[in-house]
Amino acid sequence: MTPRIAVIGAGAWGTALALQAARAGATVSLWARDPGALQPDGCMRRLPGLMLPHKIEVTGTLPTRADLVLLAVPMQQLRRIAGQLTLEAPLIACCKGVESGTLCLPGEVLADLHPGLPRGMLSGPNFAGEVARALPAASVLACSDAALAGRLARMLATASFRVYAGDDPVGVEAGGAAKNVIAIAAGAAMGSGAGENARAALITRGIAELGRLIAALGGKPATAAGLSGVGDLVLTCTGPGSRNYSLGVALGEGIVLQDILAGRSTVAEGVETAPALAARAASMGVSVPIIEAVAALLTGRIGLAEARERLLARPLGIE
Ligand SMILES: NC(=O)c1ccc[n+]([C@@H]2O[C@H](COP(=O)([O-])OP(=O)(O)OC[C@H]3O[C@@H](n4cnc5c(N)ncnc54)[C@H](O)[C@@H]3O)[C@@H](O)[C@H]2O)c1
Ligand SMILES: O=P(O)(O)OC[C@H](O)CO
Repeated sequence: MTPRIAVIGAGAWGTALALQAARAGATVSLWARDPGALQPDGCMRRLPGLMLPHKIEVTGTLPTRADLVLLAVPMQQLRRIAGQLTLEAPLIACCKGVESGTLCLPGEVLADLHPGLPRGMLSGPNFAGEVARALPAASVLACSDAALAGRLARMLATASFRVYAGDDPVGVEAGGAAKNVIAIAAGAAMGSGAGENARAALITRGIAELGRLIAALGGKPATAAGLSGVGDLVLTCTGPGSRNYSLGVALGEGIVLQDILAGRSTVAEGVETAPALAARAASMGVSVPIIEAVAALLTGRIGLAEARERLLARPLGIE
């Protein structure tokens, strides 16, 4: 039977996932908060130039039936929007971040709201525009039930979009959150002229921070080496198309955060996630100096020079 996939959130990623799900043969609905998201030319506002096939239903009504729900809303909106769902289906978070205030990862938000429903996370090195255009890409869909992850991954996969199944959702969620923060650091290094060596060091030590976070959260540290860890860190810390990296570059060039944000309508998850992830790490006694430095920089507690100084002055350890 043809699976029904409901995508919640019609930003760039929700739109790309709807296109991908349709390509994989599913019946697809795409929930948009704003009816103007579907433009008169048949393209979605966040992915101009890509016509949505008619078989994707764009709707302002949340789904009541589906075989799989993909939640592609901004992290800080996940609780409010997922809380309105009444259907019974596996809920897969596709947003990358940590909730401010509660310090919850996406799966923890979903567990609070819908404790009886299967849940998981889809994440990987995936720029929406490339996935939407069916350029080759890979991602991981992780659930604590590996067999379920495999079934859901097959619903979404095509020859151009390889969806691996994973059994470490918390490790995948931590990777999605951390890479956005490390990408801001990498961008700031490049924007301030610190150079390629500095960026490579930040990526590598960022992976070390992610491994410690995953272990403390009860996940599998090896997940840090996978698509949702190294894969997404490399993409986001080097791809000029990354919102988080480019925000870091602008900070490195001396532009004030408020001015950067005022010129954007898209979400850079690292901005709100950095302080939340730093606080979550502190609550578990995990050392995450790069994430802490980015949080302190974004919240105005230190400037760029002090952030750099702090990281370079740390005691030399054993790798
Ligand atoms: N864009 C990508 O390449 C990409 C890839 C993988 C994962 N993601 C993740 O997907 C999530 C969504 O990002 P995106 O790029 O699709 O977003 P986007 O920047 O394209 O658009 C933001 C979306 O958020 C919605 N929105 C804004 N304020 C809202 C509110 N108050 N309530 C409800 N909805 C609101 C907007 O309507 C829009 O649909 C993020 O967590 C992001 O990290 C994005
Ligand atoms: O543009 P960014 O920084 O939000 O990154 C988009 C995706 O998460 C890359 O995998």
